[in-house]
Amino acid sequence: MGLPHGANPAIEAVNLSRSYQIRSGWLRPRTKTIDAVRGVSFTIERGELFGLLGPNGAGKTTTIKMLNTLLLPTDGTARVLGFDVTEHPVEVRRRIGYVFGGDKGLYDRLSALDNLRYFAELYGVEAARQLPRIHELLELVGLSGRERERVEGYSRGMRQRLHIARGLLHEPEVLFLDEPSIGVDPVAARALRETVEGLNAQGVTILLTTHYMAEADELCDRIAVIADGVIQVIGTPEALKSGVAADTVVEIEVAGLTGEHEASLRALSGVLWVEAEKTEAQACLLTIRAKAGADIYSAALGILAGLHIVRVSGREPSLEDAYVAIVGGPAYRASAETP
Ligand SMILES: Nc1ncnc2c1ncn2[C@@H]1O[C@H](COP(=O)(O)OP(=O)(O)OP(=O)(O)O)[C@@H](O)[C@H]1O
Repeated sequence: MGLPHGANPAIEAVNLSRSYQIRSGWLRPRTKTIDAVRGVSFTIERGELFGLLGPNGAGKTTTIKMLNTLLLPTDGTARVLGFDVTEHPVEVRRRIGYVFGGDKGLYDRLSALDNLRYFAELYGVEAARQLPRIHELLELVGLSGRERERVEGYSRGMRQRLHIARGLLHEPEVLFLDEPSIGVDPVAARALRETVEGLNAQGVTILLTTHYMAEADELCDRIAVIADGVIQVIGTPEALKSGVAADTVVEIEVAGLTGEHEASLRALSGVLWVEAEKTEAQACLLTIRAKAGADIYSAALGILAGLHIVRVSGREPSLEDAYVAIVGGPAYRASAETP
């Protein structure tokens, strides 16, 4: 029957795959197959906060939608709390919550309270339990006192918190959070992270996708990095970072940088990665990651001679450095546990 037993992990994906057929052209229509997820396997233990990271189009949302029964896998299997997602989708849905970032999924013309009442009804929350549960959740996500306002007047951060409350109405054991902090300001994002941590501390298993590496580093027990539909590495944030721990990372704030300077820096011996991020009208922050032992400081400053250098500093390699190395190519020296 596929019923769960005690030692079951929260989520188990085995060789999970999903293809999409897309049609293009009008006069001579053609069908093309996109292999969005190609044989993904991982296990998430109960109570874990697990991150799924990857570039746009990597297959994160497709993976989540197979696990939460919104999409059928084209191959492989997945179990959530011991229930097979294809054979027992109703059992799975009853036990999971799904929260996604962005503007969809709430009724703008209704108040937060009415939104939650509506969804509580839809999710089959017992009538007597609805209002107490709604007030508990408003408290949890910090919206108490604002619940009678229409959602159309809510900020993005407030909407995201309301989304989380909605996803928790039926007390799910597993929560899928697909880019919950997208477009949210830093203060609201911090409040969201605290809510997520609080939920996890209460025992909710969480699968989180995010493009914010600092968020993943702070929150996740383990992380899987997916690219091109395939898991590249799975491990703790520390294990992922250990793959780049020996690298040298230099940050240079500089004014007047051109594409030619960047190209020359990239061509330097030992340089693995260069990124320039605008900080002010004229200035930008250059980040250069190089192999251990490469004398990057003097070589880089030689290339930038004549420009106004505001600041030069070194820093520890971060999860973002590890992520870029994993997604960017084979140079990553993974000491992390690979799938
Ligand atoms: N309904 C669909 N029809 C056709 N192709 C799709 C569909 N949904 C996703 N894809 C394709 O599948 C691949 C994986 O998409 P998916 O949305 O899972 O990626 P993602 O990692 O969640 O990306 P993002 O970070 O941009 O949200 C992409 O190439 C995408 O274009």
